Amino acid sequence: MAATTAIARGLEDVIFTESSLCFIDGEQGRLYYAGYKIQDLAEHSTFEEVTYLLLHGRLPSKAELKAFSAKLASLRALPPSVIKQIKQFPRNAHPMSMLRTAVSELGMVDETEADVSPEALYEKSLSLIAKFATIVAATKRHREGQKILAPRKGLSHAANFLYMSNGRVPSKEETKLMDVALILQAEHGFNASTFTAIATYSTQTDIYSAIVAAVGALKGPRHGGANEAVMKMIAEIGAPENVSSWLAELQAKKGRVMGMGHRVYKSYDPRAGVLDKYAALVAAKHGHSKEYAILKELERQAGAIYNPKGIYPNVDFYSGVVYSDLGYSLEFFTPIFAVARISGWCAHILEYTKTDNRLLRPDSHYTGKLDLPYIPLSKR
Ligand SMILES: CC(=O)SCCNC(=O)CCNC(=O)[C@H](O)C(C)(C)COP(=O)(O)OP(=O)(O)OC[C@H]1O[C@@H](n2cnc3c(N)ncnc32)[C@H](O)[C@@H]1OP(=O)(O)O
Ligand SMILES: O=C([O-])CC(=O)C(=O)O
Repeated sequence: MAATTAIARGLEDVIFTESSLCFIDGEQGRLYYAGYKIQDLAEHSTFEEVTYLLLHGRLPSKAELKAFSAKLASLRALPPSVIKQIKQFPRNAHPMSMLRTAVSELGMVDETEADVSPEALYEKSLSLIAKFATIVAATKRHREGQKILAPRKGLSHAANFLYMSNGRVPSKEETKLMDVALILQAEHGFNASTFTAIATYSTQTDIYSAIVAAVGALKGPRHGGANEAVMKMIAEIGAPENVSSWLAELQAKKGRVMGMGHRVYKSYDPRAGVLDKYAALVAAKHGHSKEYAILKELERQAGAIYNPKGIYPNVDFYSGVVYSDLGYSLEFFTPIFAVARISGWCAHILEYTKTDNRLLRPDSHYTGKLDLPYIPLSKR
């Protein structure tokens, strides 16, 4: 491409398609799924209902939600080969790597893997959404040396995920907490992992391949992996009184505060506000939470430095405090994100197939040489 064409570094502000799934106002810190405010959905909805909203573009009736929830529940169980494979994973492998591999296996054992008809894609989407929670819970049990549990009848998606993860039926409060976390992370426009899924899917490959690619993209610490990095950062800081010296060191080495900053939000991420509220409740329940106290102090001091540059806490800043309370170690923070974001990935794939489904293929300015003489290997 000609060197005169402007480069959109990081593809910033590049609009490549239309979508009615998600509206983000990065200046005002507003987020909507299919027209509904994220705060309203977090307060009143469930993961099943939000998933229906994303896949269908509207909220379900009572009967539709019941049927949809039952359908998801019927798809939760994993094929035996996937369970067998999980049991053979090295216990210390990262659960995002386990998830990536298990999704690939799911595709391999699906005899209709390559069917990309709209009906098949919808069915495969529901199956993936249902099974992500089962896979992540199974990898948790495997890593902890515990028996892998089958899904239990009569539980919602969030409650069942907690049940399969921890081996006990969760309380109403715990289920609500998980529902909120899953709802907040279910969708966010063309973030790196969703874009990866669409770029992969645009080659007309199968949906499993696109989702494997998305899992890989979500794993990175600049994206979904930031929630795990936040917990490591908290451990490094150690105590609220160390925040100031830690920040000074970070600035000296031009480091980044994990869980802060966002490509789209140049103000407070509304999801961080909701999670802060729940993290505060969790901290209060335990009488005291050093982790939460460190985050609050970090938000205050880092805010004074970075807020003027448009860098504020994002969705990953407070989520770890909530996940820890629900019984998950830090390696599972990003997998929980994936259990939520699978709905957004599938919704975007389904939506993109309704467009002209054009192959995604950006370009670059060529800065190399041309017409170099080829010197045979023996003469180099
Ligand atoms: C679910 C999610 O994916 S939410 C994001 C999760 N990721 C994180 O929390 C990791 C920390 N944050 C970051 O790395 C960034 O804010 C990103 C990658 C998320 C988005 O940043 P971008 O829009 O691509 O901005 P970019 O990386 O170009 O940074 C712009 C400037 O802000 C600074 N900056 C951005 N984020 C931070 C941060 N968290 N701490 C300190 N400085 C930061 C950069 O150092 C850079 O400074 P410079 O211009 O002096 O070099
Ligand atoms: O939108 C983005 O760039 C990152 C993301 O996935 C989110 O914030 O949920």
